[in-house]
Amino acid sequence: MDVLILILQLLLLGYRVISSFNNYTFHWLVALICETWFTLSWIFAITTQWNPAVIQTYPERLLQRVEEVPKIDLFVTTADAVLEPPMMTVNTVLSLLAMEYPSEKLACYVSDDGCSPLTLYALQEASKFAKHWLPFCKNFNVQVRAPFKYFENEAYDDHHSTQEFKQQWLRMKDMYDNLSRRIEEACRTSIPSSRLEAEFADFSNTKRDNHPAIIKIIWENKKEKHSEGLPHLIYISREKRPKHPHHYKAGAMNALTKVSGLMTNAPFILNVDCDMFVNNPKIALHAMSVLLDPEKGQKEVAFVQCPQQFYGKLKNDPLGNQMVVLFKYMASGIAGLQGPLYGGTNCFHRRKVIYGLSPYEAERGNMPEKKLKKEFGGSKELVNSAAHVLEGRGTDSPNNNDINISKSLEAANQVTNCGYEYGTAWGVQIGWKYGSITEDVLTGLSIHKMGWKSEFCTPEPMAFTGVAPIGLPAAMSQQKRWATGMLEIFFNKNYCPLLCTIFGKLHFRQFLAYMWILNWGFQPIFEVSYVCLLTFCIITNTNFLPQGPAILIPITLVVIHMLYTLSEYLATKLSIQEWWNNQRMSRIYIMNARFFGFIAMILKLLRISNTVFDITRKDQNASSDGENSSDDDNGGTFTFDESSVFVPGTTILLMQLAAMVIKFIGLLESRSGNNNNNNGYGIICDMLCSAYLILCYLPFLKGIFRRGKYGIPSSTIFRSATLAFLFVSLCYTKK
Ligand SMILES: O=c1ccn([C@@H]2O[C@H](COP(=O)(O)OP(=O)(O)O[C@H]3O[C@H](CO)[C@@H](O)[C@H](O)[C@H]3O)[C@@H](O)[C@H]2O)c(=O)[nH]1
Ligand SMILES: [Mn+2]
Repeated sequence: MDVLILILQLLLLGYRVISSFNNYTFHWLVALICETWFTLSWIFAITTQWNPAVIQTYPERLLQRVEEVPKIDLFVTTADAVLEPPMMTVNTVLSLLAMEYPSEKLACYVSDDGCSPLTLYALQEASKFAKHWLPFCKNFNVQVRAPFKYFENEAYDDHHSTQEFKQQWLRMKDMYDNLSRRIEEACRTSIPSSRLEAEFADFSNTKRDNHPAIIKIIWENKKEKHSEGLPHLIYISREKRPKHPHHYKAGAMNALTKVSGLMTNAPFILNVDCDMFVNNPKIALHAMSVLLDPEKGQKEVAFVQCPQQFYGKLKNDPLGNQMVVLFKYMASGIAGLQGPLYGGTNCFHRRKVIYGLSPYEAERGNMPEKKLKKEFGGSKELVNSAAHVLEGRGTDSPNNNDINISKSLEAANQVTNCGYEYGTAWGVQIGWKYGSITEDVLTGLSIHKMGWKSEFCTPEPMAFTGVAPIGLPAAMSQQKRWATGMLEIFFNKNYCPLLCTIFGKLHFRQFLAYMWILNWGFQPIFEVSYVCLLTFCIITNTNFLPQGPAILIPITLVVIHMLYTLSEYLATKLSIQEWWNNQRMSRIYIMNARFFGFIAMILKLLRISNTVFDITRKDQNASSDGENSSDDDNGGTFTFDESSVFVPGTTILLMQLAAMVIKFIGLLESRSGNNNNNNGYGIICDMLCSAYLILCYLPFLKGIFRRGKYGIPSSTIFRSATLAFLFVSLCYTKK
């Protein structure tokens, strides 16, 4: 059916081109340009879906095959103790520490871009709790090892449970409640004063964006204490100064890479955002069975990406950000090409790839120290540890053992200085790449460009789960960031996907897949233009849709397209309501958030303002009872704020309403004898399109009449009304 849709699109384009020879108008041309882009977008989407692939992993076999599993460094990023509550980070960290993997092989590094003593305090408290939590999880084979989720779902008095389990359960629950109470109390008031002077002195006189590097070893798993079995836990807040760009998350990831390189230098890295947690404790083993596969994995696969799935799903996905269908079709489609895009979280990387090694060079023997220094910067210790990785001297080799956590503290401080990376290859050839606020897609692209593949790992139960934004403003700001980030990649001189295909080793169809996602940034211009064109035609009594029998082309196209997308939802066992919600939200995101993302990019290109990574607000509580929220009027979800991001949507809605009114008045007048040269079908189709838009923007329509957070602020309404009025007047001058 996808090809049928493509054929119809091509037919429509053909019709436009041919008919423009004798009937050329400006709006015909606009329609042609927009529809050409829609056709291209469709090609990007369907070619990506054609060869879906799923891999099966068998961790038990891995354990038979290898004598010893490799070390993994675990990275967690957090950036704001208010938007990202420390309790959430604590749960992420606990779920990582408790993974089903030898603890002496794991080390967890937490980057705090918020430079908050609360985060450090929370982690310190969590590490004490972890000493009890880890044995509990391992003894009783607990599945969900993020305690908040475990205690929410798991009853202790299951009839299978033994007396010992019940006792332990109650004890753990009590300890966890105690932990969260202490941390939440600290967040509300302050850290207990007895602790403040001693351990937290480093935080005095610091500001979020102006402070020296603060690195704390919260827990070191010394060999002699081995029996405690708690992986290393390190807190890092890299240095920040107002005049130094810190490159947002990419900068944080590189700080983690450098510090972990000094301390444990594991050959593999798992990175997780603070809003995700491990849901399948065996996931590291699953990922390793792909990465250590001697046939393909070791030679070709750079990273293993697990899907981003969410818990506390709002019923019928009113905000259209669960991306279930998208993951099912697009992600498994890309998995059949060069491999999934890097999604920024839930991903296992090879350190040597992060250090710039291509699949054609298994190792880079005897690199001159001078060259390494130029790339990795002035720290001798870091250069040594990088040489280990690049020269393929396994990191468990004797030389690597003199790496000692506490001894590396000084070097760690040096490499997290904000000037350290100047003139080096960090962010350019090595590490997480700078230049886009969607550093994830950019970094993944740079890896695919070298010729590496990636794999998608989807074990049962799902590997990770986390929170999706609650509330429209948060979802909008996320979508806006993504759109801008995608455009930044397109305009990046090293990593524009087209150049990566021509000059690099990015496969052609993988290039199309990248174009599909980069299109998030371009699509808004075409959709907004198309909507303006539609409104213009209704008001001025002209048409942009084909006349006569050719009108059947767009009608069939729309109907088949709707049926096609609907069938995908039904095949995924989702409801029609969910399908509609997602359709509607795509329109809203594209014309509002992504449109603003596009504008942010233009401002950047014009050097008027730079792009900013706005952190998404995370609401743990709101989402966990999401299942019960009423969806009849989406009252709980469609919240608005003062942001201008709601102006385009409100304007478009008002434009449609105005167009409808004008049309009806026009129809009445024509009945009473005035001339009207429009053909009947044309009117109906135009009006149907307009009605479809009004339906999409129904939440906005309700918002206009509501007050408080469920209402659109009057300043937004005023600005939109002015814009809509200007547009309508403009139409009249052209009439
Ligand atoms: O200056 C910053 C900004 C953000 N973060 C961290 O980046 C992560 C992602 O931020 P979030 O606000 O949750 O953004 P999302 O839109 O949910 O993130 C998606 O999109 C990002 C790119 O825009 C990717 O990096 C993420 O992995 C992906 O989940 C969080 O752990 C933040 O703490 C930092 O460490 N430093
Ligand atoms: Mn997130």
